[in-house]
Amino acid sequence: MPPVMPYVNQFTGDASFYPPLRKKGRSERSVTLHRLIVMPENSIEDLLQIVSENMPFDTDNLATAIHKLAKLRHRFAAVVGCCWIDPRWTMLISQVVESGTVRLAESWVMLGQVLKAFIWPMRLLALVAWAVASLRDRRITPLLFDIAAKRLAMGNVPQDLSSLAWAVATARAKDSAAVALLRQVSLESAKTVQSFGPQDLAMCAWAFAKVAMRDTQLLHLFADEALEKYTELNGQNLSNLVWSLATIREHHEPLMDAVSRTRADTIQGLAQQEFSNIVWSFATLLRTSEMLFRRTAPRVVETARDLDSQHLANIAWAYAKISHRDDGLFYVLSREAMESDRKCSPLNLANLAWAFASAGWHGEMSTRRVGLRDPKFFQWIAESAVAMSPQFTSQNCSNLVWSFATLRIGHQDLFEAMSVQVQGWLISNFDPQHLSNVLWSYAKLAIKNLDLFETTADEIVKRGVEYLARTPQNLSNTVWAYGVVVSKPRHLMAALQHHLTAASGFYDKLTEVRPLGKSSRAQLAMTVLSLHHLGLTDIAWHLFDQISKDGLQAGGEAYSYWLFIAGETRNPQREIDVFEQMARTAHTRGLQGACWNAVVVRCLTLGDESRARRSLQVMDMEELCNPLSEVLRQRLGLPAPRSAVGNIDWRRREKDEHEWVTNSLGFSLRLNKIEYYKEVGTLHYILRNGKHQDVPVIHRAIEAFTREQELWLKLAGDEKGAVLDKVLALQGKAKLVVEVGLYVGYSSTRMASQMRHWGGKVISMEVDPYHAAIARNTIEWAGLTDYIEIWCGHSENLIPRLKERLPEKSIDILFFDQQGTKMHLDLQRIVDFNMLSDRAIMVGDNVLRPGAPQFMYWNSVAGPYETQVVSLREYKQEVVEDWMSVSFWLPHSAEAQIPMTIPEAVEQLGHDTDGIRWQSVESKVSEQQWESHSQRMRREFAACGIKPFEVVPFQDAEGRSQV
Ligand SMILES: C[S@@+](CC[C@H](N)C(=O)[O-])C[C@H]1O[C@@H](n2cnc3c(N)ncnc32)[C@H](O)[C@@H]1O
Repeated sequence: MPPVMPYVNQFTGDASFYPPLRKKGRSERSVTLHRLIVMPENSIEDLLQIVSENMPFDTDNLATAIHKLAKLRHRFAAVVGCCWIDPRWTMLISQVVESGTVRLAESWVMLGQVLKAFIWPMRLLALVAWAVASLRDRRITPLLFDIAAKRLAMGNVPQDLSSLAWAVATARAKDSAAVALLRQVSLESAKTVQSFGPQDLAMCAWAFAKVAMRDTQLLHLFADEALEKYTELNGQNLSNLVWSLATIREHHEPLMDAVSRTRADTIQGLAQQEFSNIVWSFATLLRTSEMLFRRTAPRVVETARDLDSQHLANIAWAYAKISHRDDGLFYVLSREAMESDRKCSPLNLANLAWAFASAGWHGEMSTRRVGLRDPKFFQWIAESAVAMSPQFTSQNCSNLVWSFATLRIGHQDLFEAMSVQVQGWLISNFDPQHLSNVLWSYAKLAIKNLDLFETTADEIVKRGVEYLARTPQNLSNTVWAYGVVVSKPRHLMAALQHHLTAASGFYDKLTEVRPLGKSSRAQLAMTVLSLHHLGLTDIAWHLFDQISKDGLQAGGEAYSYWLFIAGETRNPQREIDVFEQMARTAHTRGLQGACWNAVVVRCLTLGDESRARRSLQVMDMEELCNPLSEVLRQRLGLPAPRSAVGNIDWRRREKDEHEWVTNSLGFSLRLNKIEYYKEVGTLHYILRNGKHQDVPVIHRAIEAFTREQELWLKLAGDEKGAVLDKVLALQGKAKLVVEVGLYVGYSSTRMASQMRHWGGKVISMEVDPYHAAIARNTIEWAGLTDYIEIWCGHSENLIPRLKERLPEKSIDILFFDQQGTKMHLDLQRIVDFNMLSDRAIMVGDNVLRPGAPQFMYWNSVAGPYETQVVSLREYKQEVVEDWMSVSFWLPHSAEAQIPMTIPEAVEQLGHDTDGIRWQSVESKVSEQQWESHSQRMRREFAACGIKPFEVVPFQDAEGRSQV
């Protein structure tokens, strides 16, 4: 996204070599004519009139008239057509050629072309070249450029070089004459760069970048020279220089470093265009400079009123791109953009929307974006975009709708207007990337525009899936979108099937770079699930078989979806295949051991003893035998293994072991080099310290792990466990508990160990396949395999299974331990399926911190529940308050008849909650930040009417927590 054209002359806004009046040696008539030509009130028509009445001119007046025309044309571009089709302009140009050039001697004739030499001074040649270039008269620019290139070789000063480069840039030409001229400029500049002034350096660099002439050597020479003369550079020179680097994506660290240290008072003196171009350039080069962006922000705020939309959008884009989140600044930019006197182009709108949707994301290594959700601003963007939808390009449209989808802001008119445009582009300008982005966005917002999906399917089939799948991401986005809206056009499905099973298709491209990176894994995962949704389950397994044949680590998300599909289709062999693949590709021996145990447990449950034996053999060969595998081995009556039986291999990740890495954007990110070390460590403790089939001892082992290792585990231990016990007691003999969030199996075993006595059971949903594998170990070790069903997958996909497999009203206790901002959605579906028993109790964990605003609003303000909360402080987080909610379902109340509605303010709070949640996943959140977040949530909850009755736990005589 280029900034507006940099200017050379601060006052006139264009090239600064306007010819002064030269009197010496000129006739009286010429001087009078000069005055007539430059009169400020002249219009283009007046000037052409002067031309037709007074020609011929001397060379100075010719150049002056041409220059003046170019300037006027520049100023009145919107109202005046092309003056160069006017015969009077042609007269001027012919005279330039006649009086300015002489035919050269025969010896200069090359390749049959008659060459001419320009006999005017270089300064006038450059001037005319710029003017003609600015008027885009391509009849003469090649000739002038050609002549200029030859003249340069005969001698020049830096200003000639920069002026001619500027002329080429103004013509926006990259024909052979323009390229030859720039080559000559480059050659000459390299010889004399030391004599360049700051203005020439900046202008020349700018001009080369403007026509995308990638002369990196020259640009580096200019940048080196600029550093030498750094103190002489003004803001405009600096901004043009960094803009040039950014435009051709070239780094010059010393110069960027110097600019990044620009003092705050210097930034105060920069013109708007200058600081805007500087931040744009830094962002384009992904060069973070916290200091520069921090220092520039107040200047932006101060001058925002005078910034045009393009600069507002560029600045927002730049801050978002380098992840410098400054909510105050974004607020000002948005409010200024909304001012009615500004003209905002589709590109500006798209960039603004993109910036707000991306603000504060954690860079290329992250897939999460929190964004600044500002419904009022997005409403304005949507309305403006609808009004100018025919002017949108497919790229602007794709960025715009992507932003709305990412922030989950729907807007019916906008999406309808854009779908009309998309239908048009489908036929004319079918860009697979933009198209797949658009489809993704519609699906993300659940906009089932089936017409659009069907027309697109026709077009994809017509052009061939290969065309769409130039990058695997286009294909995965598209398949995902069709899967979500459940649109299955037959011819598209057949074409996909063919493409996905063909050699050199999607799989080969996706796995070209091995091991798979984060993005490839995500694409694979979304494709797998979508194929299943589309009824192409066989293809999802085909991809699994390829991964497994190649021994690739597909990533947790894809494994999770395969496990989900195995569960959906009641295909336990496939489930075991997936656990086995996880075992074979896990990065640590501890995790391998846990996954192999899971394989054996499942084989035994399903009666596949021979596979269980084979798996135990592999464990023996790999020296992974552990206390659980030995119990399983004995059950099978197998002899002792050849290798020694050890504990689950575990070591704690130390602080300096890449817990935090800094990515290319300078952001701290959490990178788990030792994957799942806490969970594997818990299992190590359970199997080492916990007695087989003794649940309290197993729980004590888990508690010992957190205490001894001083690590916090996200499970409902201690006081939270006491809340679960209390809820079980209150409910009476609950037959079924549904838990969302199994983790390592603490809460599920705590509940199931009580429920087994009256024949109750737990169904626990878990999206993370490794958590599920580890929990399989815990549950088997606790002897509770028959009382806890593990459903692998995301609750969003698993909840419909409850309806399919269980009678209505069968859930007695619902324990929500997943992402708080999704709890209300899961609840709504469970209620819609009529799955809650009349005396159901619902428990929600972490509803204050990070928080579950929508869920809390519904269960304690507007919905059919009676809710209390238990105020808690967790181990290792004593300072920070959290709540666990307990809600009694009131199926016969009036509220039970109304559909769930959540006010926008509560939705907004939910969005902010996710912000801190992702920050905690990907970066650091200090205890103090958590504390102020908790307090803020309390305040905001109260403001939304969420003021539940609070209970505080206590310790009984034996020191156990009670509620
Ligand atoms: C806080 S832990 C659960 C702790 C567990 N209930 C206990 O107290 O022992 C949350 C778990 O939920 C899983 N999870 C998060 N969102 C989920 C969802 N929507 N569906 C299924 N599992 C989810 C996570 O992978 C994680 O293992």
